[in-house]
Amino acid sequence: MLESFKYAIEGIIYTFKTQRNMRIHVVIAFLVIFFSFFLKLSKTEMILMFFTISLVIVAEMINTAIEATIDLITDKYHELAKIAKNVAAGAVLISAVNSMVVAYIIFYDKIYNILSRLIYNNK
Ligand SMILES: Nc1ncnc2c1ncn2[C@@H]1O[C@H](COP(=O)(O)OP(=O)(O)OP(=O)(O)O)[C@@H](O)[C@H]1O
Repeated sequence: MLESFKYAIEGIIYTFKTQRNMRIHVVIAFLVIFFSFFLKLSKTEMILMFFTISLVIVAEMINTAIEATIDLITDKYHELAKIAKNVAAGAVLISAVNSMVVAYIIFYDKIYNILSRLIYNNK
């Protein structure tokens, strides 16, 4: 069990080291988690936030695994290789768009209220 845990961690580190998008996802995820502590999220909002972050990261890792598999199979142009990579990239795109929609729904009102109060208090 420890061995498979070690290999899984290796996979996460590999994706982080080699994929610029993964590094962007992780940085944004940490920023969102950090700021969410100040925004008093409900339990449901917290769950949705962690679920959304996980979805993006998992999609990016599956995309990386598919890219590596295709590159292992062929270094020549192949229509199926193109389809596989494009579909995997499409999955990442959908998860990223979903994360923006969820972030908008959860955070917009809270940030708007804080900014309104700041502006009102400074008047
Ligand atoms: N062997 C191939 N045959 C046909 N088209 C390919 C092949 N390899 C890549 N492509 C096309 O080029 C695109 C980019 O492929 P690549 O492997 O560079 O992925 P990438 O999205 O740039 O990877 P990364 O996420 O690491 O930046 C693919 O989405 C696909 O359309």
